[in-house]
Amino acid sequence: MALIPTTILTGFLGSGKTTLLNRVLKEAHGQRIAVIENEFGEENIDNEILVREEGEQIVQMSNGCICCTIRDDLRSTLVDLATQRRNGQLTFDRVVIETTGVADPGPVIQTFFMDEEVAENFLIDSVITLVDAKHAQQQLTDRQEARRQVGFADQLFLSKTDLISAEEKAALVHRLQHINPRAPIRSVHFGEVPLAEVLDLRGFNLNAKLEVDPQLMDDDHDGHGHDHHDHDHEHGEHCDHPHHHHHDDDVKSFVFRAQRPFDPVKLEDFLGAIVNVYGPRMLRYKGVLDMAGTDRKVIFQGVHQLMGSDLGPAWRDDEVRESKMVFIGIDLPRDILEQGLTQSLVPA
Ligand SMILES: Nc1nc2c(ncn2[C@@H]2O[C@H](COP(=O)(O)OP(=O)(O)OP(=O)(O)O)[C@@H](O)[C@H]2O)c(=O)[nH]1
Repeated sequence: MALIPTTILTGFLGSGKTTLLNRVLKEAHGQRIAVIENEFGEENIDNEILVREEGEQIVQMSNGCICCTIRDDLRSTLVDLATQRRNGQLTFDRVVIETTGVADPGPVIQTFFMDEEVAENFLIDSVITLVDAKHAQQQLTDRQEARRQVGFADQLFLSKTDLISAEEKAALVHRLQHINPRAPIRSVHFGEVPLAEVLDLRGFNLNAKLEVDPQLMDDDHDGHGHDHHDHDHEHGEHCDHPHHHHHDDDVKSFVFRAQRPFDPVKLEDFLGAIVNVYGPRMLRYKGVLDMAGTDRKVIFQGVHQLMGSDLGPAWRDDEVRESKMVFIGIDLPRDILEQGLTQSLVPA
C-alpha cells in the first residue's frame, strides 16, 4: 500500500494552527483527513473549536505534552490509524498532526523515521509552521521551541500580518529567513490559503532538518555532553537537542471551571484588567463559556493582550452547561485569576 502522506502543523501558542486547520477541513471536500490533535494542558478546547463534518474526518486526541511523551503516544496513535485503515474500519487519504504550541517538532519528525511500523505506513509530506506576526519577534527571542519550529519548517505561514506595519513585516521576514533560509514564507490571513499550498507539498527534506539538528536521528543520545556545532544560525541555539524541554520549567497551564454562567460585563472588566497587568506572561488562554443572556457557547481566546470571543454552537439540552477555561503562561497568578473569575459569575 502507498504510504500515507502526513502534514505536520506546528507554530507557537496562538499562532493560528487551528484557524488554518479549520479552513482546510472546510475546504477539503472529497479528501478524507485524519487529524491528530495535541494540546498542552489538561483540557482540550480545540476539540470544541474544530469543525467536523460527519463521516469525513476523524479527530484523534492524544493528551499531554507532545514533546515529552510524543514518541510513544504519537507512535501508537499512528500505528492504530494505519491498522484500522488496513482493516477497512477507517477510510482516510492523509493525516494532519497539529502539535501543541510549545512542542519541539524534532521528536515528532523523529517518530516517522525511527519507528519501523510508522515508517512503513506514513511519510511526512511537509512541516508547516505558523508564525504569529504580531508576537513572533518576542517569541523567537524568548522561546527556543519557537525558533526550532521555524528552523524545521518546509513552509512558513505568517498569520496576523493585518496587525503589523509593512516595516515590521519586512524585519520579521528577514529574521525568519536568517533562521531558515530554505522555507518559502507566505502571509496567511485567518488561515486563508489555497489547499494546494497546504496539502501534497512533498516538501519534506530530511537533510535540511539534519542541518538544523545534526543529532536528530541519534536514538540513544540524551542531549547532554555532546559537541554543538554552530552553523551560524541565529544564536546557534536551535541546534540544541530535541530532548531539551525548556518549557517544562516555566510554562504552566491550569484550568478554571464553573457551573454558574458568567456575567459578560463583569468578565470583560476583569479580563481587561488582568491582561493589562499580566498580558506579557499570558502566552495563551482559551475557553468555552456559559454566558448569561445567550443559549450559545461563547468561545473565548487570546494571546498576551490580544483577546477575542465568538459565538459557538448552542448548548445541547443533554449537556451540562459548564464553562472551562485554560490558561497557559509563565508564573501566572492562579489565585488572583480564580478569585476574579469566580467574582465574574452571576450571583448564586
Ligand atoms: N488578526 C488576526 N488574528 C488571527 C489570524 N489568524 C488567527 N488569528 C486569531 O488568533 C487566535 C489564535 O488562533 P488559533 O488558530 O486558535 O491558534 P493556535 O495556533 O491553534 O493556538 P494553540 O493551539 O492554542 O497554540 C484566534 O483568536 C484567531 O482568530 C490573522 O491572520 N489575523
